[in-house]
Amino acid sequence: MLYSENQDNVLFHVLTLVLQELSLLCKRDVNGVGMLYDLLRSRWLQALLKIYECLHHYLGKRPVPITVQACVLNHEVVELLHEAPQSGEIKELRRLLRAPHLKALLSAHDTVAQKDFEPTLPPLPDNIPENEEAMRIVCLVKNKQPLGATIKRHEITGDITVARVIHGGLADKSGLLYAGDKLVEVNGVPVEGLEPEQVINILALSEGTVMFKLIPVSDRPVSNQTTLYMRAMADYWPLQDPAIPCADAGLPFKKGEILQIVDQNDAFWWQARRVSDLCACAGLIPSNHLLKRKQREFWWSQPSQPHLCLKSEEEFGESGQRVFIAGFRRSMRLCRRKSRTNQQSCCAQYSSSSYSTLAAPYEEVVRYQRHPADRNRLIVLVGPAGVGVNELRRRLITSNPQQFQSAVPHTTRVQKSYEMNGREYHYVSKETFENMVYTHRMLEYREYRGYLYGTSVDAVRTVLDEGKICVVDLEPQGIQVARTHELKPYIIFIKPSSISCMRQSRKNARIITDYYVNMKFKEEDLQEMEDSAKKMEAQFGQFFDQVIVNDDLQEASAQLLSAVHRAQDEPQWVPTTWICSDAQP
Ligand SMILES: Nc1ncnc2c1ncn2[C@@H]1O[C@H](COP(=O)(O)OP(=O)(O)OP(=O)(O)O)[C@@H](O)[C@H]1O
Repeated sequence: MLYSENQDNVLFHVLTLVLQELSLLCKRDVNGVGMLYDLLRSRWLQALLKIYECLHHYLGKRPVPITVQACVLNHEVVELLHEAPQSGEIKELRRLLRAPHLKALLSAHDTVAQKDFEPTLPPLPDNIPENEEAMRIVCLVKNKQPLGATIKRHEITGDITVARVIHGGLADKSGLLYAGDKLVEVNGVPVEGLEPEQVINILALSEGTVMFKLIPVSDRPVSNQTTLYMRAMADYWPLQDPAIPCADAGLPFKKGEILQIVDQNDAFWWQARRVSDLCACAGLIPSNHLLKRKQREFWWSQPSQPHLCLKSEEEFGESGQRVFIAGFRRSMRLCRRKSRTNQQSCCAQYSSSSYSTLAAPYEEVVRYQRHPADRNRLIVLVGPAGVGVNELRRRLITSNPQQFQSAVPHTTRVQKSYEMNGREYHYVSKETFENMVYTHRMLEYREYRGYLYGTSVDAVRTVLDEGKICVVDLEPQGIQVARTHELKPYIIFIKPSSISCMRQSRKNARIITDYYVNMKFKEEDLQEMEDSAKKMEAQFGQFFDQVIVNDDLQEASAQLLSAVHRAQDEPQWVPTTWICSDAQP
């Protein structure tokens, strides 16, 4: 036999003999022998044969250890060295071979070498009929984890097929099951006529090895998916969704969470992971289209949503301070109580409605790191009235007025004698103000006592152009107006602590309003703050980049400072449209 596992260089040996024979024939000058002799002697043929011999040598060899008893071998070597002449080198070698770390390493090697990591698979059934060549037998070893595949019944043929294979799951990793494969048997049980739930039951009861007999799908789907990242703009609970094909395979998520979308092949059900848990197996989530439809259905099934009446204000200036901080936030609680009796309008007017939130269940995002030469990101503080937004903003700005500044608001009211145009407010005519509103140059605005007040994009831009960090506070409805490619706002939600904590921390705090000064926080104020915070989180939580609980003022101020720096200096998820060079605001 020419080719045998334990006969090395056999081919070479034979070739040498042939060449010897030919050389004799050459001398006798037989026709064509010279050419054959040259061919067999050529270097390229010799090289090819050498490669062949090498490959053949390793054919069928598995990368197993040379010995499974390295410890014994080591011991024997040490003993032999003991008998050898005791030169310095021999002594050193003996010391090395007896060192505990080497012994531990060899012991670990032996343990691994003796283990059989191949699962023991059951023998193939020997009664497979001849007409079943197209079938495939797939054995998967389950280690308590789910199989990572869903099945469905074909509406017309009634066949049970693999509906989808979940990315990162057992079936996916095996590379043996594909969407569209038709199941014939599961663990020897024919699935014909069974409901998908019955098949799932068979699978659920099986432990260890699961054997599928299946007819492979003829056109295996080619995966040309690119990985996308989406911010969830709504909550989703698969266990409460009767429409999900397999609730256990669903991925629950909360608004604001960033999801890695790994499969969008299905128009209705995508596969995704949370970026906070990328090692996990993917789960099913409703596609953009499907979630939008669900949101609409939910929206219309709800009783009409009351419009959030937030606050009105009067001018606000802290001229007594060394650092002048412009802004017009002022507590609404007492204003509102008074306004109810006076029938004053206190509804804010905004250019975007909250319904537009519902229009986008997901927002595509990318990781963005501000370049040091770029303008700073706008910092937006949001929170219920009285929670301490002003206090925290004031503390931040006074801590470093060279770095932090607020935007000077615009107003149509008359300038007071002690005020300076461009310091407390920009004083403009009603026509100019309205023109700014119509041309979308106001982040937010409102009317109070017949005058208009608002924060303009221009005022923010002025601060940013000076290389400073602009810090504004907005009503939550203003967030979407501020979310532009140009301003790239970082939204920080200031959240009240629990009512019991606030009873303590707000003991000496005072509500600042136009009607009463030095008003202490009452129980109903704290309750109102908590309710308002809950509503804000429920409606706008998806936009919050950071949440700071304002319990201890010092601590909250420190958290705000580090959040503001993080926003400027560390990578953050932002909408893809902010980064595209041709993006529109
Ligand atoms: N963590 C805190 N502990 C104690 N007092 C606080 C804390 N945060 C804020 N305060 C105090 O609560 C009062 C209201 O705070 P602030 O005016 O900043 O609220 P606001 O959120 O801006 O609300 P508004 O818009 O109603 O003015 C102030 O007297 C402030 O000093």
